[in-house]
Amino acid sequence: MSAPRRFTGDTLVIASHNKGKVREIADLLGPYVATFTAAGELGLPEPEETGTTFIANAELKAKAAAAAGHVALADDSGLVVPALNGDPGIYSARWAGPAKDFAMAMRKVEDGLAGKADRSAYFVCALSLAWPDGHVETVEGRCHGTLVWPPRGPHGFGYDPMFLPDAHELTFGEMDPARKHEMSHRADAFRQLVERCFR
Ligand SMILES: O=c1nc[nH]c2c1ncn2[C@H]1C[C@H](O)[C@@H](COP(=O)(O)OP(=O)(O)OP(=O)(O)O)O1
Ligand SMILES: [Mg+2]
Repeated sequence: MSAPRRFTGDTLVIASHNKGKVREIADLLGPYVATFTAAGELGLPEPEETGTTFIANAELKAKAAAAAGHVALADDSGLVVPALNGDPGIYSARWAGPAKDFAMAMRKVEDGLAGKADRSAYFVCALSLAWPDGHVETVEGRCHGTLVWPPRGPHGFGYDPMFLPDAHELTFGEMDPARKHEMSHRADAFRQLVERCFR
C-alpha cells in the first residue's frame, strides 16, 4: 500500500449539497483548513449516487467535484438497521424523498420495526478526499446505538431525533452539536482522515 497523500492546499471543496453535513464537516475540519467552499456555491451538479456501498458513493461524489480543479471532500453516510436487512443504508437520503421529509423517513423506519425486538442501528460515514489528478483517500466511521420512538430533540438533521447512541441518555437530536461531534460516525471517520491527510 502506498503512503497516504496529505492535503497541502488552503481551499477545500465540500462536495455535498446537504447543509447539515456541510456545517458539521466545517466544524470538524475547521482547525486544519483555511477556507471551505461548498459544491453548490461553485455551481457543481449533484452526481447520481450509483454505487452500491457508502465508500463507492463517497468516492464518486469526491471525484466528480475534484474534476473541476480543486481538492474535494465528499461524505456518504446513512443509517443501517439490521432488523430491516440494512435499510435504509445507502438509501437513507432517498427514503426522505425529493422534499427531504425526514419525519416521514423516520416513520417508515419505525413502521418497519413494528413487532421486532431488535431496535439496534448504526450510522456509517464514508469520507473520500479526491485530488484533480484522480488520487483518492477514503475512510469509514461508525456509531452504534438504538432507535427510539417518538423522535426527540431539535438539533442535528436527518434521523438524529430517533437515534440514541450506546451508553447515552440523549438522542443525537437532543444533544448539543459539540457532544454529537465527540462520538458520531462522522467524528470517527474524521479522526481517521485527519490522521492520514491533515496533520
Ligand atoms: O449524522 C447524521 N444524522 C442523521 N442522519 C444522518 C446523518 N448522517 C447521515 N444521515 C442520513 C440523512 C442523510 O440525508 C443521509 C445521507 O445521504 P447522503 O447521500 O450521504 O447525503 P445527502 O444526499 O443528504 O447529501 P450529499 O450526497 O449531497 O452529500 O443519511
Ligand atoms: Mg446524496
